[in-house]
Amino acid sequence: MTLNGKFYDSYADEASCRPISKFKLEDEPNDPEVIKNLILDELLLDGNAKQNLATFCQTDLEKNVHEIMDKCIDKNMIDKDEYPQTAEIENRCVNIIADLWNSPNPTGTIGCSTTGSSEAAMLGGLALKWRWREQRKKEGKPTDKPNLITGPVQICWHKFALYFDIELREIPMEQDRYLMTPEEVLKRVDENTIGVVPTLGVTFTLQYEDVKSISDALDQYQKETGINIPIHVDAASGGFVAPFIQPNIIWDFRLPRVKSINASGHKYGLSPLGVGWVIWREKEDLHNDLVFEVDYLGGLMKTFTLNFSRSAGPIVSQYYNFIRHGRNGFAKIHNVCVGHGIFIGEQVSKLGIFDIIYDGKTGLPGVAWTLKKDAKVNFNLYDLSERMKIRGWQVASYLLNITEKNIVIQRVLVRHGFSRDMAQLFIDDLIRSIDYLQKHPLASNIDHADGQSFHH
Ligand SMILES: Cc1ncc(COP(=O)(O)O)c(C=O)c1O
Ligand SMILES: NCCCC(=O)O
Repeated sequence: MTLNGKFYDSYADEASCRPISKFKLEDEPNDPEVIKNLILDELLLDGNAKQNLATFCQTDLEKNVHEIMDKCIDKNMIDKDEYPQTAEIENRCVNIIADLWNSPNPTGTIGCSTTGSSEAAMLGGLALKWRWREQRKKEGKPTDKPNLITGPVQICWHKFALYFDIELREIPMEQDRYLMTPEEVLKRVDENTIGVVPTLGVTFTLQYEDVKSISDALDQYQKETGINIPIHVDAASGGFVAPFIQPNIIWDFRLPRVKSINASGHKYGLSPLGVGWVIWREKEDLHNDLVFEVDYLGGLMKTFTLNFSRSAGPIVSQYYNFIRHGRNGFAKIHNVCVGHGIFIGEQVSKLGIFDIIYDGKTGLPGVAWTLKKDAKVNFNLYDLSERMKIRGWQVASYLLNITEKNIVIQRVLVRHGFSRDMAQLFIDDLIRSIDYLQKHPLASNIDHADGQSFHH
């Protein structure tokens, strides 16, 4: 709105006195300040990211990261000739991560940044497929039935299998076993298995699958059958937790059978959304066919990602975090988060109506629980999640697909930017919500079909 020909107020402007376009581009422009305010107002309807206890992703970014992201907003990380220093920084991150994961040749191996772990996982999976197919061709054997063995995996592996024509042999959860085990793997491997994918930080229960036991079992299998099956570790979350606070867990390139690993920088790598990493044990573990050379960016450049253009900001932020925190900084941050997760688990357990599925001590910082079978309550975990939103808490409740009997569990992830005070406030609100739901029984309970649960 103008007054005496000068702009004077966003909310008196005509653009804020009518709906803004939602389905087509209007003919005339609008005042940028007004539109910015209207859009930011609309975003107030989103949850508060810091109270999003369902996400694995980093939601507390310090001001220096904001400054780096802003300064890199115009840099396309794929333009390695135009921005050689950014390319160098990405390479340094690959070296740092390869060393962190104990590659035998951290400065000589190969890896790259990706949009996240989904892309990184698929690149790892493709390398497994190419390696298997080349070996089968050398042996003069058919290559039409590749399969992949996983435990209860994140949706990206189902996408990978569908997109790239791989039979996914996912080991289902059972009453007394939620994770992949060597025995269950050996039931499913054969000469067409391109690889086995243990997860370090299972999406559903936050636990680590036992990579070393699976590797040992595949070593024995190879001795008995001559079939050499590699491992790709999906360390989307655990890849930036275990090295710092659980060094005795052997899950990475210390196991020769582990040929590639993915992790999300934007989860426990403490970096802003939009960065994942995939690292191969050695350069030879990524088939040359999968590496493309492009020269239309001003110079010959290698690329082997699914995505091309991407902001350099998250990559540079990742490097900043590595240098700013160091191993001891990451360890301090994640150990504190583990402590908050264990505290929440202990307080939840004291309420007497929950069974703790994961207590926060051996996997990711967080906790997961289910309602006791004999809990005398008139709500379910979906109702509880819904009630907690009144105070801004986003707590994931979802179905665990367990053979013969599904159960609903609730999960809290603890990430940098959370405190013991916040943990206590969460518990206080959990108790308030339980009391409220007990006093005010719902006419009907929410269920999985209502779409109130979290789908990731
Ligand atoms: C085990 C696991 N793998 C892969 C992914 C996908 O990661 P991103 O969201 O970075 O693509 C996730 C996300 O939760 C995950 O937990
Ligand atoms: N892999 C990430 C799923 C979504 C999230 O944690 O926010």
